[in-house]
Amino acid sequence: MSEVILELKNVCMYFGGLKAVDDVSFDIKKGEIMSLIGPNGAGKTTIFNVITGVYVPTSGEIWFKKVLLNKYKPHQITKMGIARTFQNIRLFKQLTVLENIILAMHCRRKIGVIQSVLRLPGYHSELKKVTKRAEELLDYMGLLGKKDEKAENLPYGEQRKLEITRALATGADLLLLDEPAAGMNPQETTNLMELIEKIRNELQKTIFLIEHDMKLVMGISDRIVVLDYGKKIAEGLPHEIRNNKKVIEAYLGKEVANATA
Ligand SMILES: Nc1ncnc2c1ncn2[C@@H]1O[C@H](COP(=O)(O)OP(=O)(O)OP(=O)(O)O)[C@@H](O)[C@H]1O
Repeated sequence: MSEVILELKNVCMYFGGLKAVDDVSFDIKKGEIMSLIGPNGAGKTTIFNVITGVYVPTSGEIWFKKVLLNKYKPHQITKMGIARTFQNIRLFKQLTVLENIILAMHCRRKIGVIQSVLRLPGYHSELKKVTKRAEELLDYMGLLGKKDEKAENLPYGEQRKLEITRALATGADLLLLDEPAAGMNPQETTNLMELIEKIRNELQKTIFLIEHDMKLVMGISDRIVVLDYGKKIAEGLPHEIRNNKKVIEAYLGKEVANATA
């Protein structure tokens, strides 16, 4: 059994009286592809937000590589090795593809702000190194040919790919992908599935994703966690989740579940 990289213990996140996340516990093993699914408003994005430090959980604990994350700020959590993409693509649209990657690498750069502004010795050699690394990463992701294009001019599927490349560029071990297939056509979704598996298999990354596309979820997940109204209602292998009565009820309504039982 491989080691646990992320663990949520009895995590709650309340907004006033609304229990967006209610006593949720699960763990993710190193190298796993884990999916988080559930109806709209189930609390999926809120889980990502408490893991990445956007919100401090109301109660419970979040452990990453044996460090308690609860009180860390988002930029500190990125440095520790968790990177994320967003439901609505967040790129620097006016900057080039290459510049987007170089900026994402800044948290690992040895060069300080003063050195950058004053162009002190070390700046040029460091920039050269970072540019080379960014180009290698773009090549790996099949985007090198687009490096000088403005991010906003890329087709939608490639913008999503660029977001994932940016997450990788931070050097993270754990990638949180929020609806990576949203807005993609079936061919783009199939390509994305292959890419996510390649990143896990070849780069040994751990992937935690939120997704509504069941073909993607069932096709690539090692395990799946299901939320409904902030509570975890199921956790297991894809075939277990597909046949889980509570999950079918949450998605399709009790009547349909009873009719198909
Ligand atoms: N900052 C906030 N303040 C108040 N309520 C919030 C806040 N963020 C989320 N919520 C509420 O918490 C609940 C869970 O929202 P969340 O966005 O986590 O759901 P989700 O499962 O990601 O939904 P979707 O699939 O539609 O993206 C919703 O009722 C939402 O309105």
